[in-house]
Amino acid sequence: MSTGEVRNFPAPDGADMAVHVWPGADSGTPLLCLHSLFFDGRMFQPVVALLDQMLTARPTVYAPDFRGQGASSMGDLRPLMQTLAKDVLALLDYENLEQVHVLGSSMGGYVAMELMRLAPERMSGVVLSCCTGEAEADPARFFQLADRLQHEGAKALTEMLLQTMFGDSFLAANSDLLHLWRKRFSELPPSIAEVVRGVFEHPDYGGTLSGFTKPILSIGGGEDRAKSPANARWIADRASNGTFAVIEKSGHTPPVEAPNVYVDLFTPFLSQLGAWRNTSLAKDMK
Ligand SMILES: O=C(O)CC1=CCC(=O)O1
Repeated sequence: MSTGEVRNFPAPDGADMAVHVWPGADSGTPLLCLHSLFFDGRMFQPVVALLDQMLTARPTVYAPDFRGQGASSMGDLRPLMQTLAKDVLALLDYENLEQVHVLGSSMGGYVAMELMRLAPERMSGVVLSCCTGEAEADPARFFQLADRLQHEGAKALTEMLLQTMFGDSFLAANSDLLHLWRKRFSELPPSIAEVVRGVFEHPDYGGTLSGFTKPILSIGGGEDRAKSPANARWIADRASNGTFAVIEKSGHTPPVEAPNVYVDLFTPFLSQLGAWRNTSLAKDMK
């Protein structure tokens, strides 16, 4: 599976940022993929591989590493969701991307909701998975996790992180992909603690969702231990143009755990909006 080209761009404070880019032959609206906590842009590799199988040509895919994660530096600013959204806008400007379709997985979904407020005109369709639109009900629980990551290190907590981020089906399948992310989680630096704090300080997005007029598909995971399908439904209900779906056999991370079902859900949704306009969807992905 290709990790794409890694390109660099400057954040507004000068922090050095990385983005994985999979150039595509289709000149239509690019896909911007925003990753979850503990992951980086490479979490969308299985999605890109499937799009390559099912489309005669796909648009270019951009998957930035958020500040303090993957190959992006932390810079001088706290990694609050609004700051990460401004970093993403810097990427869009740097790469001359007028408008994008957005896929946001959990933390990536919070950044997408900040973008809805900051620059809705830069977004076309939005696909959110395993997010809540409400402020965190129990942020203290996550601040304790942040303290443990800072003081005990990610290696000691890796199995707990895997249990949170993945559902039973993916864990039981014991795939090479699970082992790859186990290794990457175990190597997370102590600074990941500050990213955890930034994620769980996210605000309530109810007003943002009702004011955003573009279509939103909000997906929940039937095996998600971190967020419930009811959280995903809340988003679709608040959105002025929202649709809700559940992937029963996925935990918190559908792009990694159930990429086939995830891609099958979002491609018809985005193709109605003119995505893949120079391509024909292959009839049969199997
Ligand atoms: O997955 C994320 O990006 C953030 C997250 C981890 C656990 C949770 O509840 O949200």
